[in-house]
Amino acid sequence: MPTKDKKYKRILLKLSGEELMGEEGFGIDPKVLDKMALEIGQLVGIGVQVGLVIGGGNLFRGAALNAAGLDRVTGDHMGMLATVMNALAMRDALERSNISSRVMSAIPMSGVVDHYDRRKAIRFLEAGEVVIFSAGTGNPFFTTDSAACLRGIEVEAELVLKATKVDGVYTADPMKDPTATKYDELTYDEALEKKLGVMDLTAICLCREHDMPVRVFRMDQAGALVSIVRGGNEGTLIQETLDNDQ
Ligand SMILES: Nc1ncnc2c1ncn2[C@@H]1O[C@H](COP(=O)(O)OP(=O)(O)O)[C@@H](O)[C@H]1O
Ligand SMILES: O=c1ccn([C@@H]2O[C@H](COP(=O)(O)OP(=O)(O)O)[C@@H](O)[C@H]2O)c(=O)[nH]1
Repeated sequence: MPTKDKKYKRILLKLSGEELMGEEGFGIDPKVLDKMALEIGQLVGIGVQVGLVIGGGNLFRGAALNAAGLDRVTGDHMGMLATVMNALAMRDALERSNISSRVMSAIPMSGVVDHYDRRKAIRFLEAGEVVIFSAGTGNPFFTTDSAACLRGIEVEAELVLKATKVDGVYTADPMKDPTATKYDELTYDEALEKKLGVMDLTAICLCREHDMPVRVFRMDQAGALVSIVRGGNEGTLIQETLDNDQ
């Protein structure tokens, strides 16, 4: 497999559940899945090992269910199960594109998907299979952003890529504040101090602790993923020190 043409050999890509909805208000749009499978396939094609975490926000979120009257832990369990459904749909799309993939779940689900096992996950990645880590961390009160950072650190990915609706981290939520400006790069401390809402703070703390860089970018720009693994600077990079400080 070619290795010279890329900066990263192993990445952890986090897709928000809402991305899978496409134009719909709920559920999964197979056209979006196929598009994502194509982008992921391009990475695999240049020899990048890809771990994937998909959110569940297109189906259920614990906090929203709680606000509607359900018990919070029950709601979080439903949210985690939603991520397994999204993972199954993504595996299906990857397989239709002839990309080998595995789904692992933090919650044992014998006969449906493999139980998460770090050593096995690394072996699958090394064999060029896309590994989809589902059911978040397996614990309530966490998010799939934290799950993505956790799995990224565990499997020794070199970068966590957070694909989202906005094209990076801004001084304020750009959906609400039109005067917000985008950062090209940011330290973990700045993201935490300024409480920049694009990623949950638990996830950023974890990355700071383990020096795991995170790049936030917009997925619907064709070719963005390949560009990033080749060293492109799409979106915003969050890391320990700013490159221009060094
Ligand atoms: N400082 C910020 N910079 C960029 N986006 C922000 C910021 N604060 C809040 N956001 C919001 O965070 C959202 C991205 O979060 P994401 O995790 O993808 O969505 P979700 O919360 O649906 O999972 C963006 O749609 C954006 O509106
Ligand atoms: O480790 C985890 C990960 C997720 N969740 C639940 O699963 C839902 C879906 O995940 P998330 O909101 O992160 O999805 P996204 O916003 O990325 O689509 C969350 O709201 C939580 O209720 C959880 O309880 N523990």
